[in-house]
Amino acid sequence: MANQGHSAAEIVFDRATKVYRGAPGPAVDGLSMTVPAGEICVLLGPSGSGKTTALTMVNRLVELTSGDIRIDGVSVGEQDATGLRRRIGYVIQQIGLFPHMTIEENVATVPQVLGWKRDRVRDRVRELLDLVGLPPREYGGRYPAQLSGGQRQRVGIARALAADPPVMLMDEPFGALDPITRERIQDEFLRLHEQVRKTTLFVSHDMDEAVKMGDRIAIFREGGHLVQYDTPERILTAPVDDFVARFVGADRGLKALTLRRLADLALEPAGAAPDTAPLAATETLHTALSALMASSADRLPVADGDGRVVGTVTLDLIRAEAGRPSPDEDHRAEADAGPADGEVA
Ligand SMILES: Nc1ncnc2c1ncn2[C@@H]1O[C@H](COP(=O)(O)OP(=O)(O)OP(=O)(O)O)[C@@H](O)[C@H]1O
Repeated sequence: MANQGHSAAEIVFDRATKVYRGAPGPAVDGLSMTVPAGEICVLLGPSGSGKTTALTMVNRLVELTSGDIRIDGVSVGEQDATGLRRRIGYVIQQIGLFPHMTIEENVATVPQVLGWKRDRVRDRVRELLDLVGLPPREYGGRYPAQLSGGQRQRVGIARALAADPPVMLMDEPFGALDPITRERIQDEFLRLHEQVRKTTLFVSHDMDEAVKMGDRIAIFREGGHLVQYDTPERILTAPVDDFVARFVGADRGLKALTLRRLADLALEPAGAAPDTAPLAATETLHTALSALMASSADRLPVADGDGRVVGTVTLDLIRAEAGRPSPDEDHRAEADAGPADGEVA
């Protein structure tokens, strides 16, 4: 890999295909997409649609049948598989921590294998435990059995980041956690990602998680077909076909409101609303809708950062945004949805 150190790498899937031996058809069929360096791409789709296979072709736990995957321009097939895996962080649902090793020793595994000097390993491990919210003084000497599930998952993330890999692969990393812990660790991971900006492929079953975590979402359907690869906002507001629309769910209008801000709207003129406390233009349409309902008003003033009223938001404007729009024809993914039910397994 050309790029190591504090960096991220572009990942290019180039007609990547996997046919398992004896299988009637491909698990991943001609997957082409580019994940820009530093972004989080969520792979979403029903059970068996090839998400895990697509992910594990990147670190060669599964070998490609045809096509190619390149990390910063270098084909994974040209790289020694063991070395490749050491340079790619990998986090799975049931994180496999070594039970007889302390948390510090677990996180130190890959840097030690890579032959880092002792002081450097120790500093790195402490920095990472701090970063994932487990102060090393308190947690470093514990064993995995002495942590909660959420804490173990954070150790898994720290371990995957230990050698500063340019790429992170995460396969339903928070799937086994209760909803509250899950939400917290999602937030923590996003904060962490702001700091370390690794290119991250993230498998999920959950549309809400995908919208929250993804810079882009790749939606797969049975047979390992990529149906739509787009920003969360585009997936929610312009699903490419019925399959995506049904997968996204009936409340997609509401979800879309959490992505748009008042500043993005063509507001009605200032002065058209009652003289009440204004909403900040940085608020989401979802928040604005709640405020409108709470105040039983059909319009509220909107203010800029200096508190100056710049316009008026109305219920009709928000309603129009929530209802917008239907699938657009001018889209790069061609798809034929078939009778799939879009159920999330
Ligand atoms: N080792 C294997 N040998 C043969 N077939 C496999 C193997 N692994 C997966 N498959 C098949 O490949 C297809 C895609 O599986 P994959 O695990 O990639 O899907 P997925 O979208 O990650 O599913 P899930 O959400 O249920 O984990 C499925 O039909 C599956 O049965």
